[in-house]
Amino acid sequence: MSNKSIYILGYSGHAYVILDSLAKLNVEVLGYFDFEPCNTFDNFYDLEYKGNEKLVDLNFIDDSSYVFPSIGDNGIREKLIQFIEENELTQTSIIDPKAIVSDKAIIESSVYIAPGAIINSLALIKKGSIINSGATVEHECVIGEFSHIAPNSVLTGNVIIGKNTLVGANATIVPGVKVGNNVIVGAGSVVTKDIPDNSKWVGNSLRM
Ligand SMILES: CC(=O)SCCNC(=O)CCNC(=O)[C@H](O)C(C)(C)COP(=O)(O)OP(=O)(O)OC[C@H]1O[C@@H](n2cnc3c(N)ncnc32)[C@H](O)[C@@H]1OP(=O)(O)O
Repeated sequence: MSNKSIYILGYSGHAYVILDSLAKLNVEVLGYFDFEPCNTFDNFYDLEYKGNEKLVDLNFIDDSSYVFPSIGDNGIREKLIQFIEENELTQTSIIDPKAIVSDKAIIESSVYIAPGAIINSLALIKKGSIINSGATVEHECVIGEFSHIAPNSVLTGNVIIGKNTLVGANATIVPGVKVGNNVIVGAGSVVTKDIPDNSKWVGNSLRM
């Protein structure tokens, strides 16, 4: 991202991690939108409350500022990005300086890539996804829109993840597996077979 200023939508745990990245990137944060202002003692980053984005006039936001969805929940993040698009606000992706991203990877808009994440060659990270701390997305993987690859999970080569899917922390997915839309892969799971849409997969299938 260029050094524009930014507003964030949502101000809780996931936002705090993003705000650390923005500080390292020297991006000025002009304020946050949320249902209501946080308590003073919870305003850890001393941000100005700009209101509930659905209720305030957003005309004061011009092209010189980005608006970023800072919510970990996939469904809510999708709705926020729809809102950003409907209001023709300017999107960006945020890549923490401690992430490693191949020049040959494609990172779409409103994606967050956290510290320690690795995105290797020819990976495609679609709109609104999160690649969280220390996660590895190997060569030629595709991450669907509004999905979340949680901390330390490992997607080996050519894995395909659908839309609105959560790959839990420390999960491993073996090469070439396809995970559907609206799937939850439990933390620590090992996935060796394709997973259909709208399902939950937990644990691993150990056998000799
Ligand atoms: C920075 C961040 O914090 S990013 C956050 C990223 N989030 C994650 O990684 C969380 C991923 N979520 C999980 O792994 C959750 O445990 C879920 C979604 C799989 C839980 O699903 P639920 O349907 O609510 O399952 P529930 O908690 O009722 O457990 C059902 C059973 O599965 C077991 N189970 C739950 N999760 C797991 C898991 N990851 N691995 C193995 N077993 C599990 C439970 O122990 C329980 O077993 P039991 O019936 O023998 O008692």
